[in-house]
Amino acid sequence: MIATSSQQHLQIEQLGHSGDGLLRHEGQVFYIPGTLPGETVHVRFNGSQCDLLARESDSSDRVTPVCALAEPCGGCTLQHMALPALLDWKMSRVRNALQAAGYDSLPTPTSFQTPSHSRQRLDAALQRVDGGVVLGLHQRGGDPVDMTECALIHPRLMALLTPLREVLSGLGALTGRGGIAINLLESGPDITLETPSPLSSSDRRKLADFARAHAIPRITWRAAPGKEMETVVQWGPVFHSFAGVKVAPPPATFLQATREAEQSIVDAVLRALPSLNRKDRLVELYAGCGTLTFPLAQKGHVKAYEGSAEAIAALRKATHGTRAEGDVRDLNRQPLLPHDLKNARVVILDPPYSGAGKQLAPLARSDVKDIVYISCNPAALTKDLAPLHEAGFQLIDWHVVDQFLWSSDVETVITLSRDAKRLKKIEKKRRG
Ligand SMILES: C[S@@+](CC[C@H](N)C(=O)[O-])C[C@H]1O[C@@H](n2cnc3c(N)ncnc32)[C@H](O)[C@@H]1O
Repeated sequence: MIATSSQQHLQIEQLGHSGDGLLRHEGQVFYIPGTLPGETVHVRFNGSQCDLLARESDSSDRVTPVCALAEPCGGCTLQHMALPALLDWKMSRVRNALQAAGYDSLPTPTSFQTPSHSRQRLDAALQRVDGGVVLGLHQRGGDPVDMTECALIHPRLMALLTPLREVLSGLGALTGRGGIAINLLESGPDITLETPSPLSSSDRRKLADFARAHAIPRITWRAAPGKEMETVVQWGPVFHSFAGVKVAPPPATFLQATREAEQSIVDAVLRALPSLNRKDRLVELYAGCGTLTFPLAQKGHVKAYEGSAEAIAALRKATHGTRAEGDVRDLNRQPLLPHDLKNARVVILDPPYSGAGKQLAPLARSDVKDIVYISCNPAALTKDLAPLHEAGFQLIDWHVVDQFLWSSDVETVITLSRDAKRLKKIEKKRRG
């Protein structure tokens, strides 16, 4: 324990995993939000706490945040960092994760950073307050901050926020805290609303009028995430295309954060495939409603597995005339076993934040030679790739996608192979 109320002038060594500046003092590690590596800070230690009194120097990577809400709003923790430096840091996070899994010598990665004002998914909190409704993201450990401006979300979503607050403040069902998820689909914004009380018939009428007035084809209600969905209004078709295939996504379904990043991920996944014959079988795990499935189906026969019955129903409905099929399967409870993967030419997996869990061991034990792994969490990446490294998979390529701009999150597409012929060819090409 550090002496009560001691004050020090110290240097930030690096960024921690969540993007806060890290400093060490008397053998302990402390995190100081809003600071960057190399900056000198004047801090006060109070037991296990370390408070920033002043920043005494600025890193050359420091920039003025583009949004006035950058500090209070919990959406962007790194707007004070220049975008090229932010991308470099994210790449170093992935590099460390790969090295921790055993991949010491790595090829040079490729990367993509999404533009601002492009987020196609918004998950926000609602809070009834005197005279209206706050709609925004939670500040760290606190109340939601009203999203009166935002440099992340798509202008079509931004334009909706003021009229949304107006209609929401007239809803009797929004008595305290609630939530809202908006997916910007090709057919228009798709809204899922959560309120503490069920909607009255007057609430429904107001939402129906709002939907028509703002070209919103569907509004859905649920009591809380994971609870049953109820369509409040649907006056037009709901659709979104993946590789030209029209899918009708279920409410609040998973979408990649931005359309531009989605394309970069798709391109990297297609580049990562080994050479295929038309008859080759591709097994896709954690398929959602088909973001990767339909582009992959242009390369081979895709068998897509996904835990959400609603997502797979949407995917299946759209498969007509494509080489894709879908199955509902909880891959943690009932992972695909080595014999299920016998004829898979390549496995493509895009697991949730926690990683591939129980699916990993049977995949490593199978005869599969080529894997494309899409990760949104460097810690899970290390955990999942370590057994694949041990099972003889070499890392051919990695592509880093910064689709959650100004946050610490990072997406990666990893190409792995233990196909001796393919590896030999790649080695030959590299040597020139
Ligand atoms: C990162 S998303 C990827 C979805 C899709 N590949 C895409 O790009 O849109 C992860 C997906 O895994 C699914 N999922 C989560 N846990 C699962 C499990 N135990 N078994 C099968 N699917 C699961 C989620 O429903 C979600 O669709």
